[in-house]
Amino acid sequence: MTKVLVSDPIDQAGIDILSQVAQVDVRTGLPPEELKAIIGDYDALMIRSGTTVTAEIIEAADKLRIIGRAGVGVDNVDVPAATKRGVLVVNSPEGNTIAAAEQALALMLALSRHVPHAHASTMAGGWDRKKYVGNELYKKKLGVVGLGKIGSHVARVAKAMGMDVMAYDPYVSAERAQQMQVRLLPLPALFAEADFVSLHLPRTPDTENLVNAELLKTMKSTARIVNCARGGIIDEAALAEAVENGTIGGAALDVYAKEPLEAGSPLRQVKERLILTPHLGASTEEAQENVAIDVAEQIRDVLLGLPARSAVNIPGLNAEVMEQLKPHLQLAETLGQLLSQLAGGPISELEVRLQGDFAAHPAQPLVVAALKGLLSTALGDSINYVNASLEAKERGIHVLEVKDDASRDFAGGSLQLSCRNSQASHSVTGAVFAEGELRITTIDEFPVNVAPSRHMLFTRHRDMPGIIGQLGSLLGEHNVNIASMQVGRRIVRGDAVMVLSLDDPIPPSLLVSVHAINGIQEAHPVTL
Ligand SMILES: NC(=O)C1=CN([C@@H]2O[C@H](COP(=O)(O)OP(=O)(O)OC[C@H]3O[C@@H](n4cnc5c(N)ncnc54)[C@H](O)[C@@H]3O)[C@@H](O)[C@H]2O)C=CC1
Ligand SMILES: O=C(O)CCC(=O)C(=O)O
Repeated sequence: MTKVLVSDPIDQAGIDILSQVAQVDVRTGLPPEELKAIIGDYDALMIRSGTTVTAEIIEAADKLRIIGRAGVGVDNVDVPAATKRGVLVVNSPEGNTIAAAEQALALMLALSRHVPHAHASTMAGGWDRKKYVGNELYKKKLGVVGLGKIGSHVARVAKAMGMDVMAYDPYVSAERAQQMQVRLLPLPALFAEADFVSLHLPRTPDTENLVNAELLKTMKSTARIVNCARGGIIDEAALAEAVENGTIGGAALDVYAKEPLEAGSPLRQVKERLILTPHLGASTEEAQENVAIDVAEQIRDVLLGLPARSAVNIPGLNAEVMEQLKPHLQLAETLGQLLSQLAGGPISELEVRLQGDFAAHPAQPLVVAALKGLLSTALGDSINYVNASLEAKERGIHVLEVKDDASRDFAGGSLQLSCRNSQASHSVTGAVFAEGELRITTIDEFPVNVAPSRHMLFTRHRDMPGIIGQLGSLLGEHNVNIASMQVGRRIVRGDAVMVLSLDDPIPPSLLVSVHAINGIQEAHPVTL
């Protein structure tokens, strides 16, 4: 029975989808040691930001195929450890965009009009209209840091409210900023000019403590800063001090370096001009339904053997690409399997050559598929699209990808894999014919035309009378049935290859006899 563990509160719509294909256990608030103890029973894990999936938990997850993060940030998942173990990580990149953007806008408005403090004062019996005079957003300068999905929505709404919007995002082009009518500025200039700064970038080693005491000092004393992105991007102690001392006008935070926010955090000591919310950016009914459906559908699909649309650890291999390239990926994988069995040992270099019309396809998914096939001979089922590149790197396989669109061998082009190791080099070429049929078209540069089959035998031999007959008789004597046979040669009575498709595998003892046939130089049984 396929089993899914849901370890954070998830909208019922997601649970209903998962229940179509699996037994779903909802167990929220599990301590890490308990999660580690039970994770071995599960094929899939669905989380929000409450569960931290460490390398230790992934190590204990013997059956786990997929981790689904119902949200954007996957910083609570050890993605490299999941990749190494071949566990797919998926998220919902867009399901909570609007919710998070609206939270940032709500906090900007609440800050500039002192909403929480005025409310608390009124509830406590006060009527203080003078103390809580605020500011308008209209005509103020907003600096958006991170002009991605959420930052762009904040920018759009802010413009509609009459704000002058600037942005800092080193990965956004001038054309895109121009389209959005946003001025791109360097970070120091943005902080110096802004009346409001709103952060919408990921937490990475580069962005940790990006907003530190030094940068805060460059802000106007009336400026306010909002962080609905990730904790750790702002130095919390420095921010508490800057708000307390009046270095800046105020701050609002939804996210913290350590969550839940520690009882002793200096932020909890600041009494005025600071608003804290407990990571509520994605907490709208709409967003929770969106992300739950988005991620549950992906988990369901992966458990049914279908591709996921938002995989975090196999970039470039989304569902659309997988579907379009299905036979081409299958060809790359088959050629990889074939090549590793021809090489018969460790490979130090793999060249993936996309020829003719094949060169129009994206190379990266085909390289991953070729590596999966290549490594599956040694690693079996533990190798998949998620960990193939990493495993190849760890084994020191140097991968070269070449696009040669001038080559015109077949209508749809062809794919050639070549490998080298200390002893020899081999190459195989294949093509996808009409109706998605796969063909092996060359072996070590010898032309053939063979449909791949489960059991095959490849030989290198001298092209001389009697050799084919002897091999046929030998296999017949051992009750190995030949389904088809192909011979490829470049010159008469020179070197040649033979490809036999067999109904049965070749026993090792028979292979010794095949090698003993006069004229046979190499014989490689292949199982696909
Ligand atoms: N508070 C909450 O509940 C939520 C928080 N988030 C967080 O919001 C953040 C933004 O999410 P999205 O807009 O969906 O992501 P996104 O990937 O669409 O946008 C992120 C942007 O940050 C930019 N960026 C990366 N490094 C940068 C740097 N050093 N300086 C400036 N910009 C940089 C990228 O180029 C990109 O344009 C993420 O950290 C996400 O985890 C997302 C949803 C809810
Ligand atoms: O699941 C949540 O509520 C947190 C959402 C979030 O931070 C994200 O999607 O990155």
